[in-house]
Amino acid sequence: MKPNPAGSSPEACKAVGQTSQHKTQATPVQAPRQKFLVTGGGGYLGFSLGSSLAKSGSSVILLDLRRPQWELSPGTEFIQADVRDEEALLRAFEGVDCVFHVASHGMSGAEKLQKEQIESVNVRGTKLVIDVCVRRQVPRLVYTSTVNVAFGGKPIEQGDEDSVPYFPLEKHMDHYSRTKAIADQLILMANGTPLPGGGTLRTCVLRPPGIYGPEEQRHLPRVASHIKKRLFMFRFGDRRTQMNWVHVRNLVQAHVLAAEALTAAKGYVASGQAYYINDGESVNLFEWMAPLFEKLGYSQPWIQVPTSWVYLTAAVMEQLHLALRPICSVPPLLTRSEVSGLVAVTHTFQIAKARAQLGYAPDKFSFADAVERYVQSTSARARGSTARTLLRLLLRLLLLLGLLALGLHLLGLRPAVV
Ligand SMILES: NC(=O)c1ccc[n+]([C@@H]2O[C@H](COP(=O)([O-])OP(=O)(O)OC[C@H]3O[C@@H](n4cnc5c(N)ncnc54)[C@H](O)[C@@H]3O)[C@@H](O)[C@H]2O)c1
Repeated sequence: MKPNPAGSSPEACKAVGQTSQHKTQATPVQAPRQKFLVTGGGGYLGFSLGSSLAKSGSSVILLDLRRPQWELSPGTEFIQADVRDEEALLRAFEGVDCVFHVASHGMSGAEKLQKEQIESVNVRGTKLVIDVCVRRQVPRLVYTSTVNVAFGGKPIEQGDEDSVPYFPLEKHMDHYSRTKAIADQLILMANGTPLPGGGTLRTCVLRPPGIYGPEEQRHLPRVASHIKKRLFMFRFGDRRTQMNWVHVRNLVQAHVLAAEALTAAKGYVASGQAYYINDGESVNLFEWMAPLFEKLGYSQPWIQVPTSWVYLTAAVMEQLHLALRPICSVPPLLTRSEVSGLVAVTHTFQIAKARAQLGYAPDKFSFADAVERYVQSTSARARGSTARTLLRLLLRLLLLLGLLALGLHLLGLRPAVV
């Protein structure tokens, strides 16, 4: 088990701390301890969010198919369950004040091509989460969506929640984006559903771009391994192409604020609303990734190739992956939607609405710091494995010498040195 990566984030805790302080000022009687449930709480964002909430004194359930790889913070409980398992959700949602629905499937790499699994987790799972929130009288539900609900490969510059519509569902290049867009709409449509026994379900959605931060597991290790295999010698796309990123601590801050903005104390301002959330900066992917090449000791991609070539190669790799899947796993280097989504087309979004309505104020972080942490942890692992290899060699040598000495002893011979 690794120590908790981002849950101890001073920024994330600050966001929680600030808001609870505000609550104390508004109500002199101490508010009852809140109970939160985070689906996908074993993953990077879910775990960071849960840990941050627990540090502010709330009780937190992390619900996920897989165990988190980090140590649980005091105040958090882990439930191993599937968001498609009705019985498990009914048990877990009992007495919960707010659900953060973070779990999802099919975001990147080979996962992106598992259509049925993506559909059932992202759509059926979301429907069930909404349904169980209602049946268990959970009054608040915050959904972690994605910018992909609006971005489908056509340029978007400084888009906002009102001017950029959902990308047509049938035109999405990948099933992940399509199913996230369906889930995003289902969540917003559920806003205002009456709860049995009184009260109303309030919902909102947050739409982040790519997430980065210390110990991020999805993008950084994958790109680093491609760089080490020298698969990133080529650069493509226009140098002016821009996109946003969000540091995990800023995204945690936004989730905490969104949950608060679904309460009466905040006038239910986020009720039925969508928010784009990012660091408030637009960057070119290859320039942004420069510290990764630098710290890994590799030169920047210098051979410029047409995007159409890369797109075609991605299409061939996807087909190869699908054709060979019954025999062996050949993960595609990049999928077509990653080619256009990540690199080739500008897609940037404003965060003015989140700033104004939620009080979201992103802190400044650098990708280079996340890379530094990654390089340190991988070189520590590499040092550990070199030490283990040496130890194994030494033990084998000692065993061999022992056997030799025993053989000589049995033959009645004595080594000359003894
Ligand atoms: N990582 C990014 O760059 C990015 C970008 C935009 C949006 N998002 C959204 O943010 C959220 C969190 O992303 P992350 O980077 O932390 O991903 P992650 O893969 O680390 O976490 C997702 C978690 O969901 C869990 N999960 C999947 N299927 C499940 C099921 N059936 N039941 C219960 N748990 C299940 C997984 O086990 C995993 O732990 C997702 O909703 C994703 O769509 C992520």
